[in-house]
Amino acid sequence: MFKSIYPYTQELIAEYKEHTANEIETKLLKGEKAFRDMLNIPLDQRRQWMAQVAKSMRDNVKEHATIISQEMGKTLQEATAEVQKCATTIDYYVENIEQILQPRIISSDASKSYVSYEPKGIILAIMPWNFPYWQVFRFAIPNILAGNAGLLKHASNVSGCALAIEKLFTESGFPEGTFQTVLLSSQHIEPIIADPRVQGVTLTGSTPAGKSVAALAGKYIKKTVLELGGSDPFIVLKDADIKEAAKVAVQGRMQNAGQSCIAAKRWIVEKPAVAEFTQAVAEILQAMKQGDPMLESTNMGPMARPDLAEDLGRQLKETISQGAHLVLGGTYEGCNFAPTLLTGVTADMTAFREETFGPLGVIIEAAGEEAAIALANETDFGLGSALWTKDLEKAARLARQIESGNVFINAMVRSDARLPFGGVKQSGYGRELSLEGTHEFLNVKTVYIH
Ligand SMILES: O=CCCC(=O)O
Repeated sequence: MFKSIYPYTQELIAEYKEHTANEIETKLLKGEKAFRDMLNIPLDQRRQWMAQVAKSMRDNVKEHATIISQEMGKTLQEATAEVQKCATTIDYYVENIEQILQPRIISSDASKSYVSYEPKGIILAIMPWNFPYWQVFRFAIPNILAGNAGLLKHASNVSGCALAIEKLFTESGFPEGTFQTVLLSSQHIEPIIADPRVQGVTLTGSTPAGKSVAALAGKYIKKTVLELGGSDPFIVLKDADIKEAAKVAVQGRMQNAGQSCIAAKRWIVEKPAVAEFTQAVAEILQAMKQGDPMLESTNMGPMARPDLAEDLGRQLKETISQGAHLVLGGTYEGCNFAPTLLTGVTADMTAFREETFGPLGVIIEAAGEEAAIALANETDFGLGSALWTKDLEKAARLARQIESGNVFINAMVRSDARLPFGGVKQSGYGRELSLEGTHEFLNVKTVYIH
């Protein structure tokens, strides 16, 4: 049984049965049929159905946001914003999909040659609990519009979200099987990856999960896109607007109770700016209210599971014992972890070396801008990064030196339907969103006419 537990109180809210092998076979049959049927359905029709998904989400935003908050603990306000972001992303793709799928004419020695972008079949999406709607929709919207079918294996603590998303697609007019949820634990995933009807696997999750899924997908020659962990640097140079940087650093770190792959996990601050930055972030953190995600007065909810809070507690304890200074917070009970600030963190400490997935802000002092970039790159991860300076020429030069899939200058890292999203190094490969993300699971077919 999969259990949905309200993280704030640890109350059991629902239980779901794992699907049987027969039920999974039925889903694969339906998915394959939906894919074949969709080949004959005009793009305009798919756009209309997708627009209906957005309408239905907007009409019932409170209901969807409540399921999210109840299952993984983010505030109702954050959950509402997540549902709205999914709907806005649908608007973007409904408007732009035709252009994204446009065949690309290439001159060669043929009388005509071009590349056409064609769907391949069922794409398996293995998704995490931290943005239980957004992570699914950013895969599902472009793929389904392009003609693939989606099969979702969601994290086991957000089964209610997974089923609500399936219902949205079914009720919006798409052929049955276009988007389905399979309730299954990870150890039973191999037969689905092996199935010839499944043509690709996208995974958002931890680096170990990415390694094991990519190994299986490799065994069966299935394309993968991996969006894995991150330990994003948030670099503040001495000429930055320090107050603004501090405000955005806290937002980037503490959103979603710090449980985001692109959270600002390492605040790397040039020495002359450290004191002002520390004071500014401490003041903001002090004013934060961690608590019941359903209350409007709460601006940070609990973490999603007690074991995650325990693990963050272990990282915090180790980092303090290695010499870092606890400025505020540091306490937790169950899933409720206080916003916490550490200073004096160095590159050999746990909170620098490991990804910290919770509300922990750490300040790392850099002797100068070159040292700051070296510290930023001293990680196995390479997902996002932020760089704060008023000198935009310097920013452009330094951005090229940062080893990450994206660099945000004087802004917080965030995903946006218009921009490709993904990482390098142990943060994975492939891209989501935008044109690049849409083409990942399509057959990039060369057509040559003599
Ligand atoms: O957890 C990573 C995804 C966060 C986002 O896309 O905004």
